[in-house]
Order: sequence, then structure tokens, then C-alpha cells
Amino acid sequence: MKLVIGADHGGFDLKENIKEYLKEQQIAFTDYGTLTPERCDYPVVAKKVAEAVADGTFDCGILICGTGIGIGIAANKVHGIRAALCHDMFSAEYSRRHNDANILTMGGRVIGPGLAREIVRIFLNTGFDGGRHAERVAMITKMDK
Ligand SMILES: O=C[C@H](O)[C@H](O)[C@H](O)COP(=O)(O)O
Repeated sequence: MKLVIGADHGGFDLKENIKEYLKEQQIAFTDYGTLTPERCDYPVVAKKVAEAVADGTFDCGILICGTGIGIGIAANKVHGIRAALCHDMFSAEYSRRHNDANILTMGGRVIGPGLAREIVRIFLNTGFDGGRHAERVAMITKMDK
């Protein structure tokens, strides 16, 4: 699984914490920034990460801003992206099982690193159920065109 991660300044600290978790779990990833805590614009990193997932460079992504909202709105503008804002474990599981989410978004100003690590673990280890959910995801993909 090829994984890419990105954040703005609002998500920078949580991104760094999640990177430590991924290293501990020996999960490879690429960091598309931001690489410092200086203020920056979340649509820029959202576009970079979302396009790299959409074109197949990566299988999935994690995007973090202050709330997880803006970076998700921006990522979902890219064709083929299904970015899901998850601040609980149930949503993380079902974003994969029912929505085949390919980007997880979280808010670094909303949740702490312990819960965020659990959400990441579930997101990365849960598959898509397919079946009736595949038909619905196909409807979304059609709307994208
Ligand atoms: O949805 C947007 C994000 O939460 C941003 O991280 C946030 O808007 C950044 O705000 P500020 O520039 O005031 O730190």
C-alpha cells in the first residue's frame, strides 16, 4: 500500500505525530508537507495529495488541517477522490467499508493523537465491502465527470 500524508500549519503537529506512529508500525509513507509549522494554505497541499492519489501514484492519503474540513473540501474537488472527515473510529471503519474513501481527513485542533492514531489504524486496515456500496460509489464517480 502506497500512502501519502499532508497537512497545513493547523495539522502540522498531528501530522508529525502520525508519522511517528507510521514509523513504529513500519508503514511506508511519503510526506507532501507542509514541512514547518509556519502558516500556509491548505488548498495547496490538498491539491497535491489528492492529485497524487487520483493518478495512482499513491493508493490512499491522510490530510490534516485545523478542523479537517477545509482540506477535505479541497481534496474532494479532484476527480476520483473520496475524502472522509473522521473523528471517531466508527466513521473511520465505515468510510472504508461503505464509501471506499481514499483519503482520510482529520483536524489537528479537534482530536488528540491517541484517537487519531486509532482512526488511522482502522482506516488503513479496513477494506471496501463492495456490493450495493460499489453501485453507490459508481454513482458518485459519475457525478464527478
Ligand atoms: O478548514 C481549514 C483549516 O481548519 C485551517 O487549518 C484553518 O482555517 C487555518 O486557520 P488559521 O490560518 O487561522 O490558522
